[in-house]
Amino acid sequence: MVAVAIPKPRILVPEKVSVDGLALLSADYEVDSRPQGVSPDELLTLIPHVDALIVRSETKVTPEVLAAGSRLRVVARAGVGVDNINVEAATARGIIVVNSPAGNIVAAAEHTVALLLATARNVGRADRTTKEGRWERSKLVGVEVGRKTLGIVGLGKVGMKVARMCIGLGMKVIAFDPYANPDLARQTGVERLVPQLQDMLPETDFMTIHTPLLATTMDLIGEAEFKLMKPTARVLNVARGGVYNEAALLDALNKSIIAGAGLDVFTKEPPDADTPAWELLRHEKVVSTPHLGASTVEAQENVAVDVCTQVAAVLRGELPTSAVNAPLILPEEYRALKPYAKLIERMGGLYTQHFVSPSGNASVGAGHFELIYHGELAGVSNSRPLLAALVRGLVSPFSDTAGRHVNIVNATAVAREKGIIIRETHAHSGGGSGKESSVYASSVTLRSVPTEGQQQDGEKAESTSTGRQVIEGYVSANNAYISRLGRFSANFLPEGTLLILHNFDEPGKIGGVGSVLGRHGINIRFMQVASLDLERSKAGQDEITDLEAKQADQTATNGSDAKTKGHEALMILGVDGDITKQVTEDLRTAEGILNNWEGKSRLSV
Ligand SMILES: NC(=O)c1ccc[n+]([C@@H]2O[C@H](COP(=O)([O-])OP(=O)(O)OC[C@H]3O[C@@H](n4cnc5c(N)ncnc54)[C@H](O)[C@@H]3O)[C@@H](O)[C@H]2O)c1
Ligand SMILES: O=C(O)[C@H](O)COP(=O)(O)O
Repeated sequence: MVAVAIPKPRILVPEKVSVDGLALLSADYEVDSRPQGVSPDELLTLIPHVDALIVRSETKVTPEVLAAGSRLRVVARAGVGVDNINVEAATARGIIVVNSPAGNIVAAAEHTVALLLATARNVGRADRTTKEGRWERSKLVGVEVGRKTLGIVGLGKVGMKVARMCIGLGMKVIAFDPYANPDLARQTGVERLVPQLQDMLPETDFMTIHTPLLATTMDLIGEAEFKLMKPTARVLNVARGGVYNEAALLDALNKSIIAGAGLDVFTKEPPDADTPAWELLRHEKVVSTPHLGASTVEAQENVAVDVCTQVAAVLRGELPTSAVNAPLILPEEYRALKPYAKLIERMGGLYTQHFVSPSGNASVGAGHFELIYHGELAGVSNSRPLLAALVRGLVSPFSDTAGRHVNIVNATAVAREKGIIIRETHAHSGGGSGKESSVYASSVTLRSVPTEGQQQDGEKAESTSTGRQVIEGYVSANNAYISRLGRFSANFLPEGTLLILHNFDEPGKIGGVGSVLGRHGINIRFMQVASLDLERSKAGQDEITDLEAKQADQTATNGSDAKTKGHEALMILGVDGDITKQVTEDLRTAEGILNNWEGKSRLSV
């Protein structure tokens, strides 16, 4: 016997990320950690071979990098800001982007306070001059922060923490954040939320920014804003370079429009020579640090553990806890839906392979569908994982890569691109029409819905692959079962390779098929006969009844001596082995197999 080693998924870490997090991945994944960093060109050569990428703020994850990442399933930001990742391009490719929204809040807030006190008391210059052998006490007289006014722009997680710390230092805190919660601000001790940024500028002795860098926050503070500030004011930035216009800040310091600045972040890091940022780094009135806001042992452990746990979840096919580009779904909600997502994905795969001609046309998967949730499942409030599973199932059979990458992030975009329209129905009462599914607490019906043109032309709807078709299924003990396939009642696990043969339900057929498969060395794992469900049709239990009954009648009249031979049935076989063209040919000519099963018999689900 030959043992085949299955390669572990690969994870690239082109920055220094705490080993406490990476240790969570090393047993199950091949982790390529490069704490010294990689160049943009190196990144482009490494990315096609990895399944996950973990970065901090230095690696630029551009559309080009994402396009080269043909295996890439997740980009993790070991920190909060994702402005170095092109999230839109990742979303379009179904690549999940995760971050750690809370792991470094304390570190960033403490660093802000460190810069606040350092600017107030000239700590940077004092340290530098003493190291140079000078003792310049009179030149380094500072100001106190107690009883002074701190203006905070952006009262989010870091901003709120800074507010608490600075209130503790005896400061009066006012803030500007159009989206802040006024009650929470009041409870924290923030004296006032100002309606406009300009309102607080003349009042502040210190101003600190804690917004993300967005189109709306770029250059938020420029020449006009600095002119409204006190000449004694000092400004801080531990958020993102670019929120203060760097040229305007340099000018305001040079002309003593304001008194000083504490800066951790810059528009380009490290700044290019002879740019305003480069001059700010060297300025007498500036205390600067090289983007150290999150650089504490504790914060790095937090963010690394946070994102490595999420990377492992995504690579296992689960949802992460804080995806930047996926709709929020609670872990318990997701756990409950997982078996149904598997069922619906298989129903989609079965639909495409059984009902749609695999002749290779580009619109495979396209169509209008109704997905009906019965019983308890009808109460589902966040059905995105179920919709994503259906799209994945519908497109996967004839697409090696596109289908594999359909997930909760890009399902809507893929559906739009492929022409798939899904209507959901929450049918609170009862199960599906299949005998088995009605017994279970929850079941699902997938039904193709004729488009307008097809509805006007009933004949056409019957004869094309996009006519009304139905598949029903249910979950029992975490296993997905199909309880109805078109006009036939069934009860089978849609797993592995299936052969579905359309035959007459009469003695001898099983033996004939068994001997064909035996001759070709194909092992039969299970076999069952799915019988025609004419009862349901006669009872008129759903809208497809007439069409199905008509189809059944037609087969009975047209299909050679069908009336004398008995009812049609589906023979469903789970098989192991290579279903070659010769196998299908031999099965086609086996006696009693109806000739309209061609191309619908080999399924991989
Ligand atoms: N220097 C570092 O190492 C470091 C560390 C951690 C966080 N950060 C940065 O700090 C910033 C804040 O992080 P956070 O976790 O507090 O984010 P957050 O999302 O919790 O808070 C941001 C706040 O900004 C507000 N805001 C958005 N646009 C605004 C505008 N135009 N005017 C006023 N307020 C506006 C939002 O309403 C929100 O309350 C981010 O840019 C993050 O990347 C830097
Ligand atoms: O957004 C963040 O989390 C901070 O800017 C930290 O960035 P870093 O991981 O590069 O230190």
